Amino acid sequence: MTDADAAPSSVGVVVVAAGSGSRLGADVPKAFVHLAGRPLLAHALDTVARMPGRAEVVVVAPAGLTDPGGPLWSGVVLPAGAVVVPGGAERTDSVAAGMAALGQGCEIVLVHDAARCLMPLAVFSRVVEAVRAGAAGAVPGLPVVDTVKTVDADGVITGTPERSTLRAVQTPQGFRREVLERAHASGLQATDDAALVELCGDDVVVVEGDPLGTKVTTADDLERAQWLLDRAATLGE
Ligand SMILES: Nc1ccn([C@@H]2O[C@H](COP(=O)(O)OP(=O)(O)OP(=O)(O)O)[C@@H](O)[C@H]2O)c(=O)n1
Ligand SMILES: C[C@](O)(CO)[C@H](O)COP(=O)(O)O
Repeated sequence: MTDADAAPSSVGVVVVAAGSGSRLGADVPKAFVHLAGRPLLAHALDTVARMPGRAEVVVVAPAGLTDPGGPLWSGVVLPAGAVVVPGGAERTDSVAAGMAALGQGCEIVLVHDAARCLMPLAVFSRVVEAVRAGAAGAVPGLPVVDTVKTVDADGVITGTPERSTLRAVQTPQGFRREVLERAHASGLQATDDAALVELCGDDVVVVEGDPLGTKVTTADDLERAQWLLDRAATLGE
């Protein structure tokens, strides 16, 4: 029997929702901006609640907005047993706060952006399966369609990475718990958790992502998310 055949390890999900959303520029923190009449966070949690075998959920909210009975939370259905904790100044701080609130029974940790509110359940499953199969970490990713350049401080191009080696990565990002804890103990900051794990020398694999998991960052993204939701409803997805 291999490790992957053993009893499924329990999964904890940290949903980070503590960002201000400065690039969106709404009058409430981004996770509480409405899409189809409900906060982005509500859509993200709907999917998390449908995960088979899920053990625990921690929602990381802006400090001062951690009361699920508060007015901005209207429309959010917390998965059974979920807890809400305050986030930090940077995304990395918010992930660390969420991870600290997970019970010791969680052997696999998924970190998901509330801002990727339409990410399909199948992608969550793919990430969990890759970690259960032995990966230290697994992240969803999509091939890059543009040619990408690196530039110096003056905007002069310094290189053109081979496009076939590039992936645009999304969330949920999943890790063996000890791997993610070690990465965060480094005290480094990064725009995603995989980067911290990579810096610690652990291998992270990329599994197939989904265009529906696009991140709501700007007002245009919010319009695109509405369009994607409408199209999914039309197609009966
Ligand atoms: N201090 C922070 C910063 C970000 N996030 C979360 O991390 C995810 C991805 O971050 P991003 O899209 O950059 O959100 P914001 O930081 O809110 O956006 P901006 O950079 O435009 O202010 C979001 O779900 C956001 O709520 C968080 O929990 N805590
Ligand atoms: C974690 C992430 O969504 C993966 O693509 C992304 O790195 C978040 O970046 P942001 O600058 O905090 O939006």
